[in-house]
Amino acid sequence: MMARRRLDSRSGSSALLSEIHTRIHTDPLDAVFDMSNELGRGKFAVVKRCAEKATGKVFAAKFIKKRRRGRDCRAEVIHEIAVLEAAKNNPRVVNLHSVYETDHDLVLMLEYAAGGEIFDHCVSEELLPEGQITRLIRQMLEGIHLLHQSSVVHLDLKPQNILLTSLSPLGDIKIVDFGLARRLGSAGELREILGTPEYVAPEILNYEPITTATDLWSVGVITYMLVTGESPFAGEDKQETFLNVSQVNVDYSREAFSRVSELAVDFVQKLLVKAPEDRPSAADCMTHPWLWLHCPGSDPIPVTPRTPRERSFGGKWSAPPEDPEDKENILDSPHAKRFRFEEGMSATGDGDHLC
Ligand SMILES: Nc1ncnc2c1ncn2[C@@H]1O[C@H](COP(=O)(O)OP(=O)(O)OP(=O)(O)O)[C@@H](O)[C@H]1O
Repeated sequence: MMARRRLDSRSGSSALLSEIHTRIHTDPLDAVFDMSNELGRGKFAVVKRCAEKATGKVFAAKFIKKRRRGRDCRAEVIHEIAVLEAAKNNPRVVNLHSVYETDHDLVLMLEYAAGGEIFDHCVSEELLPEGQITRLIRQMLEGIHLLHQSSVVHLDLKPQNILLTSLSPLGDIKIVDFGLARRLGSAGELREILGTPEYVAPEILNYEPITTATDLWSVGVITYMLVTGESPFAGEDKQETFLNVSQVNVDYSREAFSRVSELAVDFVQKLLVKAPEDRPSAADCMTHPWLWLHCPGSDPIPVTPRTPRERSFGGKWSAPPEDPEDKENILDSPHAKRFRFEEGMSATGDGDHLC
């Protein structure tokens, strides 16, 4: 079982969103919902499956502690709600249905993702077929691209926070856990120490500015895990893990990548680079030929030499540049058309209909 440790959080509350539109209900929960089994838990939250008595609709109830280590953390939960509200039109982000408050918790009634964590597919003896992996990664990139367009960075993307709508057939992804997410751009540079050691990006370890590129590092780690079944930086202990991250010490051997095409190695290598400004953005990633390898009728486009314009935006906490040339390049490529198309479609999860 892989570690789920966290770095000590030194996250300041300066960058937290404080305005929400969702009404906070105070009705006794057991009058409205039938609670059932636990779906998962983190340090300060427990998630339980539940059904609304009046409608029978199933939700995932995330009980988040208002007090942590003797400190009032209500503002942090309000922030998580505000980020979910900001992402409510993002089809790859779990939907927030309603919010309840009890003596000790704020309870987020979330869309239930019945297929569990993609983490289970990273540690299983039987890894997913390459075509399914690329389909899930395209969906992840779509969700991240939309978040980044609204200047939100997730900062805690890991296989435990990417859920599936169904298991058999394999459904679509839903991104969860926006507790560490931040909005870029408003209050100058954001530097925080947070995350889980084996998934954390080098710039976080070095207390350097956070940009949208930090999430793209995580996409590299998650992809590596899905295709190899190994965590790329996990060491014997925390120190070794941090050293592996800061030296970008990754095993790209043919042995590790035996189950997938060589293009997969190229995709991961482009993301797991130390300098955030040298990582591709989510939109750039969507044009990588590996992601379209299993789509019938798709001619993989060559990976062109990278220009500064092709790199991730960020660094100045600003939204992506409104460069008409950029838009043209992103939206008018055959791949981008598919990207747009996919936004409105529900993938079947069937091996024959991966795209
Ligand atoms: N909407 C959902 N549907 C199904 N399961 C869920 C849902 N939301 C969360 N879970 C399960 O509960 C786990 C914990 O949820 P979440 O990551 O939001 O909690 P957390 O306390 O913020 O976690 P951490 O401390 O690791 O950041 C998830 O990894 C997942 O397994």
